[in-house]
Amino acid sequence: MTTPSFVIGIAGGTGAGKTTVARLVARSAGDSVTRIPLDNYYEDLSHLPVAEREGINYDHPSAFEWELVREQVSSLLDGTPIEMPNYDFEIHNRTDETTRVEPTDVVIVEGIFALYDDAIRDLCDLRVYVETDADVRILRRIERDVIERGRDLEGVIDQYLSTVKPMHEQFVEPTKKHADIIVPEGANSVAVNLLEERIRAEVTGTAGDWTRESIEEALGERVAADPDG
Ligand SMILES: Nc1ncnc2c1ncn2[C@@H]1O[C@H](COP(=O)(O)OP(=O)(O)O)[C@@H](O)[C@H]1O
Ligand SMILES: O=c1ccn([C@@H]2O[C@H](COP(=O)(O)O)[C@@H](O)[C@H]2O)c(=O)[nH]1
Repeated sequence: MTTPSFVIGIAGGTGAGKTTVARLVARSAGDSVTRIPLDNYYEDLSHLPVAEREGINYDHPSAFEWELVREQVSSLLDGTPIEMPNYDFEIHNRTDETTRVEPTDVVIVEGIFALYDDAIRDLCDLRVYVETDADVRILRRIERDVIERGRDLEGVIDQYLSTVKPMHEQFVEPTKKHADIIVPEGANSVAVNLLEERIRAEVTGTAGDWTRESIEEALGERVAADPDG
């Protein structure tokens, strides 16, 4: 394993296709990639009854335990395994189990706020924002929440209008400006192939960042010096 790992942050609104993109790009690299879903890092709400947990705003940044996210992603980058929390959407809480995650060459941090926190964003080498129209996202979410997350149609619509939509506009969408790459629609084969290619280059050690020298070599001409460098 190479240390430090190559970290990819994949953000975007609910239903945009973040998990799908992360799973597709991770699939091709097998054991070299670890996926860290930020959903696992919602604050532990065991002290609240289920009825109260249903009323929480899960689309505000304060719903997440950021200290733990920072600590665990940093541990992986230091080469130390972590015990990642598991989350159960049906009961709006963490489960009692954790998953042991070993450090790998590539770490994918994925979630609505993957590009929100300054410290996590700084740890990312590649920042991706998955952008899908709001009407498509809500249709996908209705289907998923009803089939997989034990919700009813009325509840999904109420939650969407009261918190999901306004929080998306206030906190999630503005993080798009931090992205290196914007992926339209979610499972977009061109974008997924490019990300796979980049991961392969990282894992095989053939990736490289542009330097002034390599730009000059590629263009065959002198380029201006970086005022910061
Ligand atoms: N390009 C696409 N076309 C159609 N459906 C898609 C596409 N990308 C993702 N999906 C579907 O959209 C739904 C939500 O995707 P998911 O990855 O869970 O979103 P997110 O993690 O952003 O909430 C899933 O059912 C997934 O299969
Ligand atoms: O207990 C919970 C925790 C989260 N949510 C909703 O999940 C989405 C984020 O997950 P995606 O996979 O990106 O859609 C977020 O919009 C929360 O509203 C929940 O309903 N209950």
